[in-house]
Amino acid sequence: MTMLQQTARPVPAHGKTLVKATGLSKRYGSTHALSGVDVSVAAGEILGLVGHNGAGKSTLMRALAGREAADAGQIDWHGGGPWNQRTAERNGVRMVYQELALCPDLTISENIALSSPTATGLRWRARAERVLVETLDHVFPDHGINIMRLAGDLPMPQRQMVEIARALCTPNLTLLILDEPTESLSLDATRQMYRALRELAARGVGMVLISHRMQEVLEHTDRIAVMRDGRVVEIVETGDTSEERLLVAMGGEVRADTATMHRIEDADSGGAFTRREVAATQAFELPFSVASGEIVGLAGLAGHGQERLLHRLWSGGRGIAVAARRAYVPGDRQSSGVFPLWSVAENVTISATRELSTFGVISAAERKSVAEDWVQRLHVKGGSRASITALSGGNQQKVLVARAFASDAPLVLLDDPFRGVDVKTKNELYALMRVEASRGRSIVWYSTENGEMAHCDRVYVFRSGAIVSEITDTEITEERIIADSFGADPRSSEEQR
Ligand SMILES: Nc1ncnc2c1ncn2[C@@H]1O[C@H](COP(=O)(O)OP(=O)(O)OP(=O)(O)O)[C@@H](O)[C@H]1O
Repeated sequence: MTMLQQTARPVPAHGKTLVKATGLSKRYGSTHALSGVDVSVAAGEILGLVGHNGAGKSTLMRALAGREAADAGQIDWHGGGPWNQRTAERNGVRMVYQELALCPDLTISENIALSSPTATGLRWRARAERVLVETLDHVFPDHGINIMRLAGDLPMPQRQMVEIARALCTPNLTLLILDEPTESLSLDATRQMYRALRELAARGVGMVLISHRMQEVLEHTDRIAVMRDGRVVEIVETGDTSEERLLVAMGGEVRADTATMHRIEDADSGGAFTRREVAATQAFELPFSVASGEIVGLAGLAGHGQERLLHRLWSGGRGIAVAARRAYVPGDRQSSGVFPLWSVAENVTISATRELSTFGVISAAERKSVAEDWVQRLHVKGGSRASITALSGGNQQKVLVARAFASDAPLVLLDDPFRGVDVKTKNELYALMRVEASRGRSIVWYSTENGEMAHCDRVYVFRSGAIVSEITDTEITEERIIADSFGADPRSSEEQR
């Protein structure tokens, strides 16, 4: 019996309120992260929590998990008593973080030992490892994870699976809070995770699912709470709502169906540019290249060589011809990307130094004006003077995107860059990329969301470290990408390994 099967104890009875927040308010300086929030979660229910970047979702979850004290309001647990991190943990409340919380310099096994303080001694540690592996096998049967590997060496989807399995191992799990858990998971792993959540719900565990993926929220939750500017503006039964209705409640006019959104034709394009090859390599059986003005996608199952190609394009070297200047947006902003001690403005303009500097001196006014412009264009909530770490996760990611496009690099490399970015901003970013390409910029874009590839001019599909197909224009569909991703095993070459 895996830990997942033993954990869930129906306390209290299915459908009875597990936790209830009333009038929660929280301010950070002048930002009202939460304003009078009322919300509850019942045993055995999955509550969806949606809202644009900076709406207050993570703050609310941290309060529910006892990790953040609210300035006003209260949290009532069904068993009563004070509410803080210690009592929350003792009552089986557990969070799966949006930012992968594993220590990259330790093995998975060591991470597990660290997060199971009771697993002291070799026997207990071995038991904790066994339970984790059993849970991984149960939830993600084809996970392929070796727990003796360094966490930092695992691809993002595998790290996310470990993070989910680790939470599911919590012995007395009663409330599970998941902050965008599927952003880097494959379709299969996503389905497997939801199957496991349903098993937990059937055993009485209450869950809160934060996600920007409206279809998933509509498919897998029982009720949905919509947040906007620190308030819960609507709580509905999932069966009584729709994607359009949710997006309207979240605020702003948003296209409901991003997957089928066609490429945006840029009416006021930047004009003529000389078309030339910006990067190319013959390292694959099918040659790879990108020209000025092109958006080229890298698709296929995660971990099949797309990120390796991006890194090679970024670092240059043997076998790669690439433009001298390039900008890079990492998907893993925690370990590479954000300069945590710097402001938003400094983080945006660091790569724009070349354009902003006169004889090596950067004008503060110019820096501010460039940063302000990007903060407005991408709706970075928090402003340009804020410390970047004071921003919500999605807003930090927008800053990294802004940094790349604020530079004058002719080649922009995007490594699954829109993880955690809300639907509204994503649509604006697709348009921004099209405008940038129309001005001659080249973009190489790896995305784990196949639907996003419809915004590319050409797409290379990867499998087992090789490029197995190149598709263009109307051929770029999710069905075609999936078919090519699962096609016959390509011949491998030493170069690609
Ligand atoms: N530690 C902090 N210091 C200052 N401001 C903060 C801090 N944490 C959050 N905020 C601010 O509170 C607001 C709500 O942030 P929160 O992280 O809860 O949003 P979110 O809805 O989870 O966003 P996302 O979808 O991007 O994760 C944001 O404006 C954010 O900048």
